Amino acid sequence: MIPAGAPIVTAAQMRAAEDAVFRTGVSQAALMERAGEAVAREAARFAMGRPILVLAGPGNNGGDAYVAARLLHANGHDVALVATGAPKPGAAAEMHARWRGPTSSLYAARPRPVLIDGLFGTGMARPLERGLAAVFADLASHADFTLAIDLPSGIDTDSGDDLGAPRGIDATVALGALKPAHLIGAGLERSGHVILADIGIPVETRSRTVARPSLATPGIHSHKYTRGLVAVIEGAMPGAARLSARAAMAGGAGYVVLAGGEPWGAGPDALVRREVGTSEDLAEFLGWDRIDAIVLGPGLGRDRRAEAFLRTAFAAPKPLVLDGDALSLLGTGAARWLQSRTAPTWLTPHAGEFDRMFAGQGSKIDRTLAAAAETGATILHKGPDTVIASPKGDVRILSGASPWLSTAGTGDVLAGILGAQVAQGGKGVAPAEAAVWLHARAAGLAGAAFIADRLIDPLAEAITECL
Ligand SMILES: NC(=O)C1=CN([C@@H]2O[C@H](COP(=O)(O)OP(=O)(O)OC[C@H]3O[C@@H](n4cnc5c(N)ncnc54)[C@H](OP(=O)(O)O)[C@@H]3O)[C@@H](O)[C@H]2O)[C@H](O)CC1
Ligand SMILES: [K+]
Repeated sequence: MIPAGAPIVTAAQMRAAEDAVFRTGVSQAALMERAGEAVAREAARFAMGRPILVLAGPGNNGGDAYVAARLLHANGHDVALVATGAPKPGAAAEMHARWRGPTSSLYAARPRPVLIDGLFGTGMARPLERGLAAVFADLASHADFTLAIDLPSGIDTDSGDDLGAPRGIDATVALGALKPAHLIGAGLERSGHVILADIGIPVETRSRTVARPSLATPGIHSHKYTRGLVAVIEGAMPGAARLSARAAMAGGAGYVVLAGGEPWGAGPDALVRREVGTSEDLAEFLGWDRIDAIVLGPGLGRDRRAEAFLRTAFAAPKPLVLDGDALSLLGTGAARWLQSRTAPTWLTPHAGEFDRMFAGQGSKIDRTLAAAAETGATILHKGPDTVIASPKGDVRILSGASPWLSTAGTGDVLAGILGAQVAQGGKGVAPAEAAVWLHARAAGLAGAAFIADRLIDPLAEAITECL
């Protein structure tokens, strides 16, 4: 469970936010007390009276652990505390001094039903030493419930890379703001249920988790054209484009046209069809001023006609969603191709398509931001951690969507929903955020073991929840 619409900051941004609070006269110790209090509150909720083992590391993450141990003990919990060694001077040492119980060595610790991980947080700078990682993993494997303070120890804060964190952490209390490690890479899997604790640190960030969109009921003067017309271009595999077209219809568009060589396949009667055999036909059709958004790529194929259709769609001064085969045709030339665009563009690559299109270093967030800046397009980088980035530097992340989305065609559905949101005037990350939320919610409503076609019907309920 990931908090919606929550701020996401890197370790450096968090430190800067903490420093700003210190400049107002709030001490590190006071902040640590608030952090420890938040941890103790959540730990008490989950412990349900069972014996607790607290692990304290050398820094301020350990400092939070000392506070939590003291407060839990003061509230009658059976608390044992073990440490990696003496805490660093300052607030952590002060909090250790306030802990009245024994401090034993971590390496002599015996498992207990509830484990609190206060080893490392945003100061994680290198892989866990093997002995420490082994002891931590053993204690976590024997615990009924493991709670991590701020971050699972052994996960890189900004990239989510695995630095030796054990599996089996049930929940993480994120202090002040979410970090990328709660949402991407190994961190998504190791953090468990993420609880965001407000400890009075205002943060400035353009990165947030995806929130439920606020959608509008059509006005009394609405008609099919005012609610957005989406043109979905069909190619070698017509079923994919039909899925996109149906998703655009169910995703809120007022009018959807499926255009291609043989657009007459199965589908709702309300789906308008337009035969375009050549790129000249397509150019003439895309010149229709009623078209508000174009979706190209699902089932397009990669033959010469597909490339001609891609060039034609590029030349159209209309908002354009590129998915699937269109992304494969762009390949590493995406930035060059996109420079010619005058209207806004959205790309919806999955990890494989993204890696083929963009080199890039760093975290999934960094790489997606770089691709957006390079291409001038908004990038919807799909995965269990879907990262959306705009050329302006806005980031939205949705993690933890239904794993049942890992089936053919769900990307075609997402492209269609995005087309509908774009056709209604969405700019930058907003339509992508709405589309990702609706797509994930439809998957949640569809339950288990669904096929992509089953995502279309629940969209109406998902949209209703946004009104
Ligand atoms: N966000 C907030 O508002 C608050 C956060 N707090 C807590 O503070 C930690 C961050 O504390 P910090 O002291 O900066 O770092 P850590 O406690 O995560 O790490 C401590 C030191 O450990 C060393 N280190 C790093 N990686 C390893 C490793 N793999 N093995 C051994 N040691 C490691 C490193 O020091 P070095 O000098 O050895 O590099 C770290 O500095 C944050 O996560 C919150 O829990 C505040 O308490 C309250 C407000
Ligand atoms: K931790």
